[in-house]
Amino acid sequence: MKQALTVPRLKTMKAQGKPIAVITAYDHPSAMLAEEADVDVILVGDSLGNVVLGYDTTVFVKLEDMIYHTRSVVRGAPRTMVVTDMPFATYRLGPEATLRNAARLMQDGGAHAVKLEGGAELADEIRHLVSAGIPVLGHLGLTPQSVHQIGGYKVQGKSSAEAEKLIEDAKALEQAGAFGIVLELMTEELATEVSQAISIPTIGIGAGRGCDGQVLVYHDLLRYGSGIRDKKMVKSYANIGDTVRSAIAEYVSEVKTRAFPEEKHSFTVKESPENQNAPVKLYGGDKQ
Ligand SMILES: Nc1nc(=O)c2c([nH]1)NC[C@@H]1CN(c3ccc(C(=O)N[C@@H](CCC(=O)O)C(=O)O)cc3)CN21
Ligand SMILES: CC(C)C(=O)C(=O)O
Ligand SMILES: [Mg+2]
Repeated sequence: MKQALTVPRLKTMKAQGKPIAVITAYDHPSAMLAEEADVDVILVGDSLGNVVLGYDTTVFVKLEDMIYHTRSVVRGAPRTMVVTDMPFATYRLGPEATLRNAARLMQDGGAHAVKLEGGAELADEIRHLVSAGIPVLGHLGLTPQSVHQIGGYKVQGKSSAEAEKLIEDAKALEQAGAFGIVLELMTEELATEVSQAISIPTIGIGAGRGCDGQVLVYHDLLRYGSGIRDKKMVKSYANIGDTVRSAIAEYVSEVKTRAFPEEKHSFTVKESPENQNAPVKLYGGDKQ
């Protein structure tokens, strides 16, 4: 049976040149399908604010939202490493308060690791989390929680000063004990340079071919409902949105024309006796 990937094993994958496949998931069915498809890591991203909760930015996402969604993901993918985003302003509060919030994601949510957006300025907090046994994934480049400061979702690290700072930040995150770093929306050149400058794996999104792994948002990859699907950095491997819309439209039309339900979907008093007292199977009956 498949075993969840461990943090030490992730680092080995980089050393061995084995690419790491990460996808986001936010609920039980998405996590289950991701695990069945053999992803290495599931990220419960705060992008759930955009693709599941309908907010404009991830700034609105609360710690309770992340806990609630992480619980359902962990139940759906019991044999996969699950990393949860610390949402806006639940870190940078000092090492103790940051640890308290990260611990809630693990104890109440069931996450195996947490992700924080930012660079060298987070070193003390990351060191404290790591010393408490919490694996930390970094996140550099476009950091969507700072969208109001950045002024939009733009490619990062284009100037040489920006690029140098990003490389220094990556080294600082590694020094502080992060087990990997997400590199979001930067030139392929810079992401490759960062990946070569550190020994922990980089997971790219819109960061080109030189990263040690890749991550995509579930709804973008599947073209499912709301997402940023038509962006250059996204590849959609299916068009689930169209499939769902036309299936629901067909259902509506069959209800209106009375084509559904048919006799075979309906019950009579002579219903088959073996079904009469069958025990009810409840999903997740004894699980958390
Ligand atoms: N559905 C979804 N997917 C994501 O990847 C995602 C979210 N939501 N929400 C939170 C952040 C925001 N992200 C974003 C949002 C926009 C771009 C974007 O506009 N990308 C353009 C490049 C822009 C440029 O050229 O400067 C692209 O074409 O890829 C990228 C990442 C990534 N995250
Ligand atoms: C895009 C990934 C890296 C993320 O942070 C998220 O889904 O929230
Ligand atoms: Mg995020």
